[in-house]
Amino acid sequence: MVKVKVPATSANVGVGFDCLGIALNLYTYFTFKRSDSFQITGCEERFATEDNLVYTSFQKALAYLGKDAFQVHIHIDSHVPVSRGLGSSATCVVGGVVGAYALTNTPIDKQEVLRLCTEIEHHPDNVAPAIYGGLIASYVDDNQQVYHASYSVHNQFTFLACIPNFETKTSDARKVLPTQVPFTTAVSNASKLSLVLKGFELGDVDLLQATMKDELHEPYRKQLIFEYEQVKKMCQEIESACFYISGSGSTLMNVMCDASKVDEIQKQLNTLQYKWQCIPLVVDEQGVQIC
Ligand SMILES: Nc1ncnc2c1ncn2[C@@H]1O[C@H](COP(=O)(O)OP(=O)(O)OP(=O)(O)O)[C@@H](O)[C@H]1O
Ligand SMILES: N[C@@H](CCO)C(=O)O
Repeated sequence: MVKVKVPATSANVGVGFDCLGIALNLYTYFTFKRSDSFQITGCEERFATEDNLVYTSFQKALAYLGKDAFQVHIHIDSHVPVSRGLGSSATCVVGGVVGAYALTNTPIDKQEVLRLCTEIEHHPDNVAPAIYGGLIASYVDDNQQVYHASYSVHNQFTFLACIPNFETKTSDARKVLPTQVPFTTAVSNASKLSLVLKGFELGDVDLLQATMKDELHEPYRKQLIFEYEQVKKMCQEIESACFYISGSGSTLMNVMCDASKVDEIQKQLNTLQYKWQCIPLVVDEQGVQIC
């Protein structure tokens, strides 16, 4: 039997669409046990089938490793809410792939795991930090080679995940995006991305406030997130170093220096309709672990 622990991830981090993500200290635990027949427990009924992303990722990894397929009992203990922009699908992909390595006693090569997980998830920005931990930039070239680099985050920051009671499916949130943007928009976003990385490293709140202004996805996606404007305003009035849509939403991420303001923000959000729940998180530096 093996147990795999995978962190939640907040992708894009605003201006890093499809290339930046950060691992946070909220986890899903996957237990894998060889079995006579397929069995999955611990997840919602709608996911308890052979289409389950953990199971399909597990089987793909076995095939990739050249191992004969075999049946497993998978138990999922998840603290990462589904389709809320906190990388629940990436936890399943990374958990399934690493579970296959571990259960077949295959040494983990994280770069190989990253390539396989990116192939399954289609973009690297959640799976890369879920594997390596920390704030990670990533890029997939035309040959499907995945490059990644790690950036530091000043320890003064708390990532306050403001999670509503509705889902936003990534597939739906990608449909509202433009297929092309003006050249000036691309230049503007790339400029801000490089400075946001420096702002996180130095703990430079002024720099973050000036540059955390995405133009590639947030203007289109905010209409999918009920009460976006109210939540942003409430956070900014109380305490906010910067604010962005986590992944493809629906979670809104308020990055704070003063964590003592969490209760005040929660109290304000309680006046809204969509039952926003605030979870203060910090950076997970480890990435996936075999427990
Ligand atoms: N605990 C779970 N058990 C089984 N399947 C899950 C679980 N959590 C997530 N999934 C799978 O991941 C899908 C959600 O992926 P989706 O990309 O919509 O959201 P997300 O990964 O939470 O958000 P984002 O990619 O924006 O961070 C579900 O439809 C399901 O297939
Ligand atoms: N980069 C992805 C993250 C969500 O999976 C998106 O924003 O669609």
